[in-house]
Amino acid sequence: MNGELRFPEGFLWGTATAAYQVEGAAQEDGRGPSIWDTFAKTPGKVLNGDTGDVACDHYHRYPEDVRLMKELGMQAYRFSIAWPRIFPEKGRYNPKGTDFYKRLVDTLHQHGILPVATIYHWDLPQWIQDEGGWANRRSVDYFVEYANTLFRELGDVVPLWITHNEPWCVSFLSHWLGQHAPGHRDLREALQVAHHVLLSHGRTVQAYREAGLSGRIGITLNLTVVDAASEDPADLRAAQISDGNANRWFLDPIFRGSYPADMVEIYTEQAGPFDFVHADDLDIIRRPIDFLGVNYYTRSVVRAGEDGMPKPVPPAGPVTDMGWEVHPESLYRLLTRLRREYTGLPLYITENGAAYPDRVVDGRVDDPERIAYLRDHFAAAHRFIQEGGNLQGYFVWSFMDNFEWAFGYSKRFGLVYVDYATQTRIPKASALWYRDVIAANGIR
Ligand SMILES: OC[C@H]1NNC[C@@H](O)[C@@H]1O
Repeated sequence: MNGELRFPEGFLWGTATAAYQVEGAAQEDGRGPSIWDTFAKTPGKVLNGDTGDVACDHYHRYPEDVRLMKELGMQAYRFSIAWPRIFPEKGRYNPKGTDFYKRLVDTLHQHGILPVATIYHWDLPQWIQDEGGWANRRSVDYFVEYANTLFRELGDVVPLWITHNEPWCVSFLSHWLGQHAPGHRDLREALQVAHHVLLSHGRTVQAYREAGLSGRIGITLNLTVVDAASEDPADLRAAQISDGNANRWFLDPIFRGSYPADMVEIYTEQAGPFDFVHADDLDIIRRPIDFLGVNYYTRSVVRAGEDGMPKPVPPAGPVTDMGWEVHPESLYRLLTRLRREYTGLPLYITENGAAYPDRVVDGRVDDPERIAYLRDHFAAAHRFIQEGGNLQGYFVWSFMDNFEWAFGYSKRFGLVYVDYATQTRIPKASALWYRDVIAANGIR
C-alpha cells in the first residue's frame, strides 16, 4: 500500500474496554454480583479459573489510564457501565456506583477525551438471572429502569450511548452454545433472550428520546462476512443460514422491523412457535437510531454438515492468537453490505483489534503483527469511506490487555500491555504507531 491514506476531518479515533474486563473492585462501593462473577467462579468455565475480581484495577487506576490515553492521543474512550454497580439488588439503586462513572467521565472531559458509554456489556446482575435473566420478559423493564437512571445521572455528560454490546453473544453464545455466562444450551431460550435484548434496546431508544437529551444513541452488533467453502448448493445454503444467525437475525429487526423469514422457518421448526414475540414488539425494536456500532474481527467460512447446517471450516490464511483469520477485506465487504442493504446512518467501528502472544523484552513490547492487522483494517475502512461510506469513527479493541471472558487473561488484545502481577502498564509499539495515525488522521 503506497501513499498516505487520510481520513475525513473530524473522524473519531478511540479505544474500547468493558466493565467486567477491566474494572476489578468486584465488591467495592456496593457492587453486587453479576452473572460473570458467578460464571467465572464456577470450576471449568474460565481458563485457569481466572475472574474479574481485580482485572486491570481500572476502578482505582482510571486516572492513570486516562492520562495514558491522552498521552497516546486518543480522542474517545468507549467503556461500559456495570449494571450490578447501579442496581446491586432488586429495587435498590446504589448512587456510589453511579459516582464512579461520574468520576471517570469527568476525568475524560478534563483530558479532552469523548466518553462513549455502553449500557450493557454482558454483566447482568445475578438477582435478575435468579428471576430467569434475559429469557424473562421482565428483564426488559429492569433494563429500561437502569437506562433511565443512567440518562438522569449521566445524560448531559455522555454524548454517545450504546444500548447493547453484541446481542449475538448475549443470546446465542451464552444461551445456545453455552460458552459465556450463564452458560446455557437451549436454542429456544437463546431466541427469547435475543428478542428481549432487542426489545430492551428499542424501549431504551424510546426512553432516550423522551429524556430530551442532546446526544446520540445506537447499538453495537458483532457482525461478520460468511463465505461458503464451495459453490456446492449445500455449502451455499449453509453460508446463508450462518449469515442469518450471525448478522440478519439482528440487522433485520433493527432496520426492517422483522425477523428474517428463512431463519424464522428454521428456528420455528427447531425451537417451537415464536409466542414470546408480542404484537407491537418489532415496531418498538425498529425505533430509529442515530448510528450503528460495528464490531468486526474476522470472517467465517462454512460448509454444510450432514444435517445441512453450517459447520466452520478452519482458516487457511494467517490467524490471530484467537485462531481468527486475519481478513481485512471482509471489513470492507461488511461495511459495503451494510450501506447497500441496511442503512445510510453513520457507522462506527466500535471494536476491531487482535490478540497476539505479546512479551516484554527489555521493558518494551514489540507487536508488529498487531500493527499490520490494524493498518490493513484501517485501509479497508478508508476504502469504504472513499467510496462514499458514512464511517465516522474507529475504536480499537482494546485500550489495554484485559479479561478475555472464557479465555481469562491468556489473550492480550491491548494496545497497552498489562503486567497483572504489578498492574504496570506498558504501551506496546502498536500504541505508539496508533498515536501517529491519530496525529496524522491517516496511515502511511
Ligand atoms: O473477543 C474480543 C472482544 N470481542 N467483543 C467483545 C469484547 O468484550 C471482547 O473482549
